[in-house]
Amino acid sequence: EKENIEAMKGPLKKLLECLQKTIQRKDVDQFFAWPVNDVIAPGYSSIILHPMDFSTMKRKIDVSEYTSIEEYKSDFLLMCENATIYNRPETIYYKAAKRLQAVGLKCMNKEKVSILKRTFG
Ligand SMILES: COc1ccc(OC)c(-c2cc(C(C)=O)n3cccnc23)c1
Repeated sequence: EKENIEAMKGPLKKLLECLQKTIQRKDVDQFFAWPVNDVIAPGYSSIILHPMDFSTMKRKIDVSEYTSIEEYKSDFLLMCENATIYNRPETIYYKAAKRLQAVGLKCMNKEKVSILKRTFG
């Protein structure tokens, strides 16, 4: 039973690594590459209680913490939503989050995911 679950995670891991590479390429300013800290964003840790960033998502992929693409997608949406909560609409961060969210959802739409699932087994 455990082996089957482990075996299942191989393909999912490859799929998520491929997805993250594609989506993260769009974050050219690397605003989402690392955790936001209170030095660059005053009060961030008291406003955003569930921070998320690409490096954290990468670590979760590497340790097979995601058991489905849906789990990965919810971390991705959390990351984008945090930026639209903390930052005001006119800021570059808010706009970058909206753009990134649109790109990510296009990559993770139903059709694409089923193709990816077939490709990665
Ligand atoms: C200006 O250069 C950087 C470099 C890294 C950043 O986050 C990892 C950010 C950054 C990223 C964010 C986000 C994503 O909310 N942010 C908010 C306020 C102030 N700075 C940021 C900016």
